[in-house]
Amino acid sequence: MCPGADGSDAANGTVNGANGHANGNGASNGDHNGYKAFNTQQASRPQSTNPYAPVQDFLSNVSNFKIIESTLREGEQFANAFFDTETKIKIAKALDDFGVDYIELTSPAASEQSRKDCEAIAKLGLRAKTLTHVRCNMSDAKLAVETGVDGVDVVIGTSSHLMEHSHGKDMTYIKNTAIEVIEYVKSQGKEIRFSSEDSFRSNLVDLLTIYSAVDKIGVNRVGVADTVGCATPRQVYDLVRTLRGVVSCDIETHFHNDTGCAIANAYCALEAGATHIDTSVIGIGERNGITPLGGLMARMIVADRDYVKGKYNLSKLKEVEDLVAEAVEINVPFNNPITGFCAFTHKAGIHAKAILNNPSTYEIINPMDFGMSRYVHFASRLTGWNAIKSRAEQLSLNMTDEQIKAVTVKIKALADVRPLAIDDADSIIRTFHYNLTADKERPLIELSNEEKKAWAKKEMELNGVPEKRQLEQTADAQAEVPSAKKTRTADVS
Ligand SMILES: CC(=O)SCCNC(=O)CCNC(=O)[C@H](O)C(C)(C)COP(=O)(O)OP(=O)(O)OC[C@H]1O[C@@H](n2cnc3c(N)ncnc32)[C@H](O)[C@@H]1OP(=O)(O)O
Ligand SMILES: O=C(O)CCC(=O)C(=O)O
Ligand SMILES: [Zn+2]
Repeated sequence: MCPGADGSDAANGTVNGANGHANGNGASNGDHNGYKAFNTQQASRPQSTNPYAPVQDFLSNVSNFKIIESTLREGEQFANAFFDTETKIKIAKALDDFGVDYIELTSPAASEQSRKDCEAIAKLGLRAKTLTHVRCNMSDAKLAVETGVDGVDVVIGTSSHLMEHSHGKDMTYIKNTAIEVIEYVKSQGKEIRFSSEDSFRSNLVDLLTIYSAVDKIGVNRVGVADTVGCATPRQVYDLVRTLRGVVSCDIETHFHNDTGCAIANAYCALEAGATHIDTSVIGIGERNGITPLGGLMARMIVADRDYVKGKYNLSKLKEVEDLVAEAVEINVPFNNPITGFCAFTHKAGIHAKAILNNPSTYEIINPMDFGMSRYVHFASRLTGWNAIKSRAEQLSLNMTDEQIKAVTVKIKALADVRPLAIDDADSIIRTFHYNLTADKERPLIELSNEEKKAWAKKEMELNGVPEKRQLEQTADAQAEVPSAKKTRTADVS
């Protein structure tokens, strides 16, 4: 069995087997096994001054932001997405459990089922407010209000690209229609947001004029949208900061990830005074999507851990990501912040040694905050004796430092030939330890049959066998040992 899979090794210390997996019960307290390994050092994780704390600026909302979760709107625009009603309800409830502030739903104008789904989710009585997202015209606005949602997000393109090639309306039409729609939605007792699609390719004077006009008539929020993902953090900062000086209402922001800036842009928007960030789970949306919920949490917890931990149920992140990933038939990417399978895996010996001494050396996020575990990899040629020593301790094998260094050499030698599974490295450690004991006749009672076989094979490989046979064996072993990817998948149990 993979170390850690039965919890024994995890209880023993470093999780040397399972990769950054959620602990299964969502626990996020200091007793989590995967973290106990380091409990002596845990106390020394710097708690006092946070060099990554937000720049002190009276405009900044880095420590006071709200999430408009758009998996059920923007996310439905993801190429692979089809959400039936039951799935939408499951996702809405999971997002509510996580603690998002708003849940945005596809327009009721999109289809009859979309309209019914808005009604169904509006009736769930969630703690989060429900919104639906419609075009800037009266018929969409009326449909939206009739669904019973708490608020309506109205959008219309203001860039020359969209004014010319999408809806064909000019700024005068946009302003007049926006005012009519906003006044109607407000009169129905609903929250209303007005957003300019493609804000970063729009004329600044046009933008400030329309935002100022809707602010004057009491819109709840204005929205800034980087619809094509062209904006840089600096451009975001400049636009939002300028807008902050023009309107008194809240400012929502929406960032596409075409150029990889969606999380950074969201952070800069908050620094500049934005109040709300649009997210979707794993970032799904039109093209390659928008600011991901988990990625935003990663960014924000580094800035203000108390705010993020106090407000959001972070141990539910993996659950909601798995739910959405399954619904849209994708894998959570390996490099996903927080929940990617190797997000808390430490492999190189230099890293492993320092992590074992104090996790804050190479971790800016505490996996425990999200109910996750860290993993110190020791079955590779990049390992070092400190990682092997930790592993030997987990296996309850006493060896001197010199002996540990010697067995490390053996592990590295085999890892030079082919990828090692955890069981391979364990067998080398156990065999080495066994060979140190005085009574060589003692049966290998502590080894399972599988381990004995692996041990015999390793012995042959390490102690030299005729060249041809060795080559054959290596080929056999490679065929048997699962790929690194397979090993990891199997380990996450
Ligand atoms: C950047 C974004 O993600 S915005 C949100 C995108 N979401 C959606 O598109 C929701 C799903 N959409 C749909 O189901 C359909 O597009 C509908 C029901 C909204 C409209 O369908 P259709 O009437 O068949 O029009 P179609 O989709 O071909 O074209 C869009 C129409 O909306 C108009 N339009 C586009 N954007 C806007 C806007 N923001 N405000 C008002 N009208 C708009 C266009 O002028 C066009 O109208 P036209 O047919 O009179 O020229
Ligand atoms: O309504 C908004 O603010 C954003 C709409 C949208 O999805 C976009 O512009 O990419
Ligand atoms: Zn979008």
